[in-house]
Amino acid sequence: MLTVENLHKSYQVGKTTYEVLKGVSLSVGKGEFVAVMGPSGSGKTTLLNCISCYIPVDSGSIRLGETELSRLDENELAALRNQRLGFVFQDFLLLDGLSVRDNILLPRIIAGRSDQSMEEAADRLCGVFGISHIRGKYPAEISGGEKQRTAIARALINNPLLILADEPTGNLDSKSSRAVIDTFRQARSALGATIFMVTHDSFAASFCDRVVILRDGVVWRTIERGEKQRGDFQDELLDGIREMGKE
Ligand SMILES: Nc1ncnc2c1ncn2[C@@H]1O[C@H](COP(=O)(O)OP(=O)(O)OP(=O)(O)O)[C@@H](O)[C@H]1O
Repeated sequence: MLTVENLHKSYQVGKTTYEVLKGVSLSVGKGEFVAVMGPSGSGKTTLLNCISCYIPVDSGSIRLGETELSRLDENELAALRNQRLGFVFQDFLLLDGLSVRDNILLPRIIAGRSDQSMEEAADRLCGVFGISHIRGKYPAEISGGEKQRTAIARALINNPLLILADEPTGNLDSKSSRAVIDTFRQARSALGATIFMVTHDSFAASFCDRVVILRDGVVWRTIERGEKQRGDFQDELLDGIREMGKE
């Protein structure tokens, strides 16, 4: 599904070049829920932005299915972003002037795919995420949890290959964080969604199949959940992060 190989990315600030990603390799299989953790400045958002095609890479390969992203031109990248990727942001970014249903439909409208089946697809997602009764309401009239579910439904409306989430629980209390993670898990079990999430939150990460820990622009360690209980997996993640701090 997603394969990143030996990815390098640097930023030029004045005359100085800062190398941020120094050969990152990882993969995410179809239907997997994978988190990226790591200290501030380790390159997590940069990695996500490279995969999202928001910033060019210096070298290395990013493949989505059979498509090598570096070979795409601007139009093809825009189409890929609109149609094959779904995005969930920290503050969810719902448009206040649109109803819940129209917010969910927005990527399809942008992609010019406003066919007859679109309302049905939106209604089906509302059903999956328990927001059918608020379809006609506006963001100011719904709860925080309903906003989150609307944003995740919007990320899924184009039936994307991959959902990219940047700190989706970053601003939330633990109850709301849990609701976001439950919605992702539901998206995976009911719709087969593949999710790649950057997070600082070991609780959120402990629901994933695998956690990739970045340090100084490389993958320091990958920890698999396997058959572990969620709490044990979270302890292992916290131990790993502590151990990394000591090295
Ligand atoms: N546009 C940019 N120009 C120059 N340097 C940048 C730019 N964006 C990020 N950086 C630098 O690259 C490094 C990695 O940033 P990045 O945002 O990827 O880290 P992060 O792991 O997501 O951090 P955090 O957890 O704090 O969000 C940091 O040192 C940051 O200052």
